[in-house]
Amino acid sequence: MEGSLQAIRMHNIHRVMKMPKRGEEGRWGWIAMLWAEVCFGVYWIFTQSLRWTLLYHIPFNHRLFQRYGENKLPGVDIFVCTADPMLEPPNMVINTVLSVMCYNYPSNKLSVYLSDDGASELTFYALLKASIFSKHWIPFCKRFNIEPRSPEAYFSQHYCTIKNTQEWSSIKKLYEDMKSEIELVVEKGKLPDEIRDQHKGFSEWNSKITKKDHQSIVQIIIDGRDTNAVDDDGSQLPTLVYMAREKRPNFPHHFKAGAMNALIRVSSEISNAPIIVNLDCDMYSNNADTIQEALCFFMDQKQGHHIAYVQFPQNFNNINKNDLYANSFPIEFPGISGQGLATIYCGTGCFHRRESLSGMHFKDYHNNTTRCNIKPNSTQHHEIRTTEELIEASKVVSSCRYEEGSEWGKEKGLVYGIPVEDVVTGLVISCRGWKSIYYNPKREAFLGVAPTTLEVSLVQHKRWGEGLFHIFFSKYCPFIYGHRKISLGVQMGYSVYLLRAPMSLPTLSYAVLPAIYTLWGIPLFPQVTSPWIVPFLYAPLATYLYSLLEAMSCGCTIKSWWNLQRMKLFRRTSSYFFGFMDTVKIQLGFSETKFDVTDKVVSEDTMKRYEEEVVDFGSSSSVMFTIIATLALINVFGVIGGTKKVVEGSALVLQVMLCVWMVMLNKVVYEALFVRSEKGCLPSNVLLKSLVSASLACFVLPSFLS
Ligand SMILES: O=c1ccn([C@@H]2O[C@H](COP(=O)(O)OP(=O)(O)O[C@H]3O[C@H](CO)[C@@H](O)[C@H](O)[C@H]3O)[C@@H](O)[C@H]2O)c(=O)[nH]1
Ligand SMILES: [Mn+2]
Repeated sequence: MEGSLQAIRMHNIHRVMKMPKRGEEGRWGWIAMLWAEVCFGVYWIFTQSLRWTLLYHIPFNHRLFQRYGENKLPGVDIFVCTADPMLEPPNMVINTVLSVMCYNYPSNKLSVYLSDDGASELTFYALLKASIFSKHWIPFCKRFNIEPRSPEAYFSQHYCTIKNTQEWSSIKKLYEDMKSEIELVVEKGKLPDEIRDQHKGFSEWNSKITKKDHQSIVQIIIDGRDTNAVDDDGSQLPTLVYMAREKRPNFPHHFKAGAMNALIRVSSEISNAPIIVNLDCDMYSNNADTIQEALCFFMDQKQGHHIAYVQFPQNFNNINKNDLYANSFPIEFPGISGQGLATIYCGTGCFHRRESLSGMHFKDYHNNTTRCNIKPNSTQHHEIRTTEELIEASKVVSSCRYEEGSEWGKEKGLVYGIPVEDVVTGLVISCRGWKSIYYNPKREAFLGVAPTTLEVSLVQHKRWGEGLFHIFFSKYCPFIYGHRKISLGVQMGYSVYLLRAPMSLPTLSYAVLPAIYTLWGIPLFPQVTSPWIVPFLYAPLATYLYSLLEAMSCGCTIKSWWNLQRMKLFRRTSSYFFGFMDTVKIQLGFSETKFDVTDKVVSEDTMKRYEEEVVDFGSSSSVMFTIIATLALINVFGVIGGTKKVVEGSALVLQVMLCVWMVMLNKVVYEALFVRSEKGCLPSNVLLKSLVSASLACFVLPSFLS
């Protein structure tokens, strides 16, 4: 660390000392490089906060039942969010729902809520089907203690693992029949009338309902209190609720944050469990004991009462061997948790204490309750109401008007107005005096779907980059809002994420200027013979070597480290750059916050490329790709022009080396532009646009400036 600090300092001293004077060639380039290096230096110092203390936890979940017995365990409400039946197929959604209905936890204490922002009768239909299938599936899972308990995942991973092959085949057939019935209906896009007559719930849908304009729909599909709601073995089923909160064109709905807040209120009417679990619709449970593990933190006698949430990592079940799009991020979360038990809330795979999620400050909670205080059930008012009454009450609290003039989205529930509602909400909860835990168990607790094309991945990172920077700009900036509430280490740790978008600017200067100045013949770095070369070599080498070792210590392959370096470049120069521009536009009032839902459907063609680890540009002419391709071409020009100049004896060696590094990272771009021709390549209009822009930047611009 000392060495790196020293290198950063030497960098900057050299830049200032050797800066071309006013009127001399290359002064602006030097100023831009100095500015970029100062940014990198400060950012690097921030990233160190994530590496000071790494914190790991081990719960002893078998002791939980011993100590508390079943009766004293708290109720758990599980929220699953979905938004669009086309991007998030109902079959995937119900697999997640089914997996969480099967936890090794008393069913009468478990309630599962599906929020459907797509307000789709197809999703509702699928959920009805799932409720019927669950009567066979839950006892099957528990009897044979199988994992994972998402039927799709289970059947695709296993060939009959149990002794009773007949039982196995019959449950598999039941699942497959259900799946194909659902797929058939989804394909048609419309429900046949005979199905519609089967359940009164369908009467909520008429021809006027659209995704963005409809009344609140709440259906209690299984009421856990109903003594007839039992599975094949006669055991009680968990409660299962479908909710599509009211949406009207002139009311903002606040995307996922709005859905979550409606879920908090609806569930408080129906089951009001003290613990809430929050899942994206693609994140199925991969471990039936996860609830017990998470409860160990909340029910710990010393610290438990202080814990607001327990975050599990976001793992994926479709990462290819070398993690082509760098979707897994194993290193940094334990780091931020080490800085005073504050961890980042990622919006999925997270267990919350109801009070903290609803807005209570820790000190108010602490003053009102005794230690380790999770009551088995909170209020019992739901027990005396009929199912119909619960539904009516739920519709009221999930209506648009309910939030008007209220504190929801500000002081209560998830925070509105920022597309990464999760991170900002976690930050606010920490600032209210709560602690939080990051827990990464050996067997992954949840598995979701990671993007399988470059475009989807870049769009997702654009939303994150924009949302995170938006937090920095808002009143929730950790250094201001968190002043004296969270430690400096946590503030810095958050900033590493929040500042990704503006860090795109120094990265862009480093990706463009050296190549252009090479063509121009102006050195931006010291000569190879000068002693000043040492810090300029040390800083990148140390950084890359360190990150390589870090990745390898987490079990990554060298190739996946290389993929990560490439993705970092792509994200910073495209996603984060656009995220930055959009934040600025939003701040100036030219644009509104939006949430592009990540597509979770993969075509066969795409899947093949993904498995072969071929970068998929999806023949898309997105502007992001034009930027990526332009940078790639500028650096090729830099290498060609620069090598000639170096041979002629000019002092551009380091600069040309930088261009070579860029060219190596961009290999896949050249292939997609010039070699490949299938659907995953880059189309000719991207080639044309990027050729024109790169030539302008390299050959026309310099002659203008000189
Ligand atoms: O209006 C909306 C938009 C999205 N969602 C749901 O939000 C979840 C996350 O959306 P997705 O498109 O999968 O985004 P990701 O980028 O994969 O999500 C990550 O980042 C989001 C914030 O940007 C968090 O909300 C997520 O929990 C986190 O997994 C999904 O279940 C959606 O169905 C809604 O319920 N309503
Ligand atoms: Mn997702």
